[in-house]
Formats: sequence, C-alpha cells, structure tokens
Amino acid sequence: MSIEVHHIVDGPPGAPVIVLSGSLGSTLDMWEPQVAALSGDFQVVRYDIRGHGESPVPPAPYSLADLGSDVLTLLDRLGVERAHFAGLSIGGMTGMWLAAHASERIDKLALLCTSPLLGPPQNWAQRAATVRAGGTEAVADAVVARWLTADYLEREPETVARMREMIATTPDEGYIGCCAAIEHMDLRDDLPTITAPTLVIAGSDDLATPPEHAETIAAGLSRPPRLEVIPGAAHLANWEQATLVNGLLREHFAD
Ligand SMILES: O=C(O)CC1=CCC(=O)O1
Repeated sequence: MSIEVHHIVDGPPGAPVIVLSGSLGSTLDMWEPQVAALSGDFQVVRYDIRGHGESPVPPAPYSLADLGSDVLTLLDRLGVERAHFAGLSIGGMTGMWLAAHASERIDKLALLCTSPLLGPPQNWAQRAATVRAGGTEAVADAVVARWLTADYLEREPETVARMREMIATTPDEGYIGCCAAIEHMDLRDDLPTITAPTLVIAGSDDLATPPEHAETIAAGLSRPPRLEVIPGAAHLANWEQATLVNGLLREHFAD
C-alpha cells in the first residue's frame, strides 16, 4: 500500500514538473546541486523515499511497486497528471517501474547510476542483516566510499561527513525495507515496454552500478536512449559532477 512521503517543491507553479528520487540511504538533500539549476524552468519535486529522511517508515520489506505507488500518490496529492522523472540508483529503479507500469503518468525519464538487476540477491539480504544487527551506522563508511570518488573523499572531508551522516541516520527499518526491494527486483522484462524518451547516465568510477549496467538498460529499451558516462564520478554522479549532470538533465527535459 502506498504512503504519503515527505517532499519539497521548488520552482514556478504551472511549470513542467520534474520528480527527483534518490539513492538508498539518502534524503532529498542529495539533490541540492540540482535545485537551482532546474527550478528556474521546472517545478522540482524532491522527496524522501519511504523509510528514509522525514518520510514514514512502514515495516519492511518493501517492493518496487510500493516505491512506485508512493510516487503516484505524491503526484495525486500535488494534482499533477504527468511529470518528468529523474531517479538515481533505487530512485532510477523506481523510475523504470513507473515508466513501465504507469506510463500515462511519466513524461520523460532520466536514469542515473542505476540498474535493472542488481545482484547477487544474497548481498542485499546480507546488507539488511548487517543493518538489523548494527544499524545503518554499520554500513555508512562502506556506502559513502562508493558514493564519491577517492579524490573527492580526500578533498572534501566536511561534505563527506555530511553525506555519511545521511546514511547513518537513515532509519534501520527503512533501509532494510529498501534492501529487500532491490534483492527481489528484476526489471529486465519491463525495459522494452518503456516508451518515455530516456536519458541514461553512469559514473565512470561507479563501483555500485558500473557503466555496464547503464549499457544493459540502453540495450533493453526499445526506444534508443541517450547514454552518457560522466568522467570523475562515482555513484552520486549528480553531486560530484553536478554541472555536467545538470546540463544533461536540462537539455533532456527541455521541450
Ligand atoms: O548503497 C549502495 O551500495 C549503492 C546503491 C545501490 C542501490 C542504491 O540505491 O544505492
């Protein structure tokens, strides 16, 4: 069943809407570098995925259908018939689910640092077990080290500490619930049914969803997408290479 997620809207009322959906262990703050770049021409809707940030924390497990239905409920609450959607990682998985299962609500799609099948499944069960035992604090160092390049980790310790805090303060139950959604996800058969014009972005140094996963998405879509591999970016390409990513998003979502 869907829930009402915490969200923030920036940008002029009546402008085309872009919904931004983030990574496992993040809050809507991960989209900070996109707000100023997009909110002049678009209404930018950022939200905390279920079990994260200030959104409610239903009991785990969650499914991608749950995560997608939360977005449809959000659009209904905002009175938005159709929106563009940009999602990173589990946010991108949610975007693929929406574009396949609720195509009438999704205009253009941007899929960042994501995958249609992120195995092996036992890794996600193991990660959930680690969080069950030690809380999100127990995975925060490893996850933040995948979010950003080694160079950035060394250069920007204060920002890295902030990002780590985002992970470590994610509710355990919410994190575990989303691990289950990824564990049981296989979107490969959905890809050919997606008709939305799609931009696929990968980070050159992303160890979590390497560029080959973006290539799998591109090969599976029946409508050829634009595929871009961003240099000098790990998993949070939107953060570390914000100027490049913002340019691509602006171009893609422009009429
Ligand atoms: O936490 C990670 O390892 C990276 C990741 C995979 C799916 C997601 O949302 O984040």
